Amino acid sequence: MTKQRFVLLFGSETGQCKSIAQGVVDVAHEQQDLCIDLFELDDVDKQFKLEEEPVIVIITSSTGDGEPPSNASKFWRKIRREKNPKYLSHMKYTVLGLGDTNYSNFCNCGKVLDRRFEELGATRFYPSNWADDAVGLEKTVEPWLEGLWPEIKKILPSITDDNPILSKENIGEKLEKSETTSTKDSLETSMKQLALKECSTNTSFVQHSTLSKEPKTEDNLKYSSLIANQTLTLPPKPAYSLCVQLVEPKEEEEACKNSFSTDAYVFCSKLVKRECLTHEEALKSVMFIELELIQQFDYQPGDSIKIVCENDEYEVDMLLKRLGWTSMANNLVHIIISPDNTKKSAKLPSHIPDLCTLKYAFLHCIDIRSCLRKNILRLLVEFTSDCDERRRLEELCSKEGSDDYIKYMLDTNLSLLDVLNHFKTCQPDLQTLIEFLPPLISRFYSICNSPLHDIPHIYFVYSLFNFDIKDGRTYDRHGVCTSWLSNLSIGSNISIQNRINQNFRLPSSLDIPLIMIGPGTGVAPFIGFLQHIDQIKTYQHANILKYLFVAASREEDYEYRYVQDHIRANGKELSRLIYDCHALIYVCGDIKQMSRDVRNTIGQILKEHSDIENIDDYMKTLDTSQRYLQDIWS
Ligand SMILES: Cc1cc2nc3c(=O)[nH]c(=O)nc-3n(C[C@H](O)[C@H](O)[C@H](O)COP(=O)(O)O)c2cc1C
Repeated sequence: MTKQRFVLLFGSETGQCKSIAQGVVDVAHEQQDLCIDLFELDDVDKQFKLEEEPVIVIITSSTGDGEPPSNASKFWRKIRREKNPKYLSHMKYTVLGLGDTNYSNFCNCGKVLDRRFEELGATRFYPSNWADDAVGLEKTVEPWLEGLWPEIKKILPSITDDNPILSKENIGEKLEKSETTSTKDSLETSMKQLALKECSTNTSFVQHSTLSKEPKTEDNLKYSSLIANQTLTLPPKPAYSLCVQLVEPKEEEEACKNSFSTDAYVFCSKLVKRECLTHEEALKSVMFIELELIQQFDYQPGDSIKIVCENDEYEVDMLLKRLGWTSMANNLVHIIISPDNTKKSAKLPSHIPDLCTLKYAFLHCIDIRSCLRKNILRLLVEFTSDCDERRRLEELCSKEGSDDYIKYMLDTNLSLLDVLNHFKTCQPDLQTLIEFLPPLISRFYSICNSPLHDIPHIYFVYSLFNFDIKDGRTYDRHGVCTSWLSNLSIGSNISIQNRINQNFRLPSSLDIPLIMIGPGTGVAPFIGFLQHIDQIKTYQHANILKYLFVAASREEDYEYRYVQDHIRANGKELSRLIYDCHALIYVCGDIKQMSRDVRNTIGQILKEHSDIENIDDYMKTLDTSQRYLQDIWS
């Protein structure tokens, strides 16, 4: 028997594209009878060669200001440098871009790759598409994937022994057989261990019409009446590639457990000052942090730092307790690639050290806060004994339950522990959590000082958000990194990394007017800008900051509640600065609403006060000439 295969490439900064790509592999194997080789884009010329691949599907996000994610930059450079207009003429391709319309370069990486493939002679066999995080990725991702299967099957060549290029990867049948076996085996073992109650296991298209589905408003996560009687379309169960065990540490291991290999790009700093900048009654506390640099660390105004943070210890303890693993917290996590694994892309997780305890893995390495992806929910079904709970978990990960998933899980910021608290009979095993929960990633903060002003220190600010017990959340919490920073003792070491923000820099000439828009903590990089200019202009002194307009969104009677109000009120002068004096516009702050509103308002004032004919084109020119510069975050 022959099996059709293709290569799926992903570029991902924070894991969304990776998770979608892994989901695609699972669907391909289990529902579509196709074989996929999954690689990171930067595996080019190591794991795959573009010259040899007839069909490629790309899933990639954008980061920075429309730049490729870090595991796609080599691929990006390679493809941009290529001169031969027929280089990819043997290839059929399509691209799924992930992005966020709050950024002005929406899905730029996906769009540039899409265009470049076409320029190099490749044929798009299925329309590329762009998913928007601002409105929910799934709105685009799910229909796009559904449409992909029939189209790709039409064009895929079969792997046969007489097709040398294709048969070199002839792993189709083997892969299908052993992946299904390994998944089945590991799940069967876990199911036995857990002695689950008997429930229906027909999970692909399940109808549980006998379940009572009275809507209970107090727990919307668990009960739904709208899709209670529908047949569900479930994602396939992801295949496992790892074996994870807990072992008692030997004596010699005691000394070196939890040791991380030092990452060349991680620098050491010390927390020397923390101060609350807001008054006691403020709705949201804003904190100021000062770090002393222990190692040399080059930065410029406009850069951010990444803080390597930890999960909240109390939350980790509660989670281990809920899972019944408290007594094993100090045992070592032993991870190997499963002997049954046949996934070509299988790797040991780089975010978990070779020798660490269970507690360390949950405290430092694994993201236990972000919303559970549908592939994990799909696996949780297998570890849940109560029939109603199983059905609801199936609903939440099904195509039909997409709205509920967004409303009750994504929008409410439910964590793993929240879900386990709701679904009381769900008892996942360690292998599932280690293999499928995403890595805990460092958090970005804009640096708010200039190295010219204070070389051995870095300052930054953050808001402390409170996620209290409501909307399905089962315990009080703050953001992961902000609460960790807020509880850390003064004098503690903090690992940091630089996030160079090449697109958010002061111009070389300080004679150009600068318009800086930074609501809330968005003001941070501008303090660094002003300090920098101040140092440079020490001898000129005055006129560094010509105007300062302050908006106060929580003061009801105040005329200027939002930065847009000031932009509108000063529309004429701002238009003159932008249009006649070629001012640079810097916008920094929270992504929600602000960046789009500011951009629209600037468009409106230019329309009103200048003779620009096509404002959209003019705004695009501001982007391409790097005069509209953004540093925004979610
Ligand atoms: C620091 C940062 C910069 C981003 N820049 C852009 C951008 O320029 N254009 C865009 O469309 N999306 C941008 N995004 C949004 C991401 O592309 C989007 O959230 C995507 O779903 C992330 O996928 P990933 O987890 O696979 O990297 C940015 C996100 C972050 C955190």
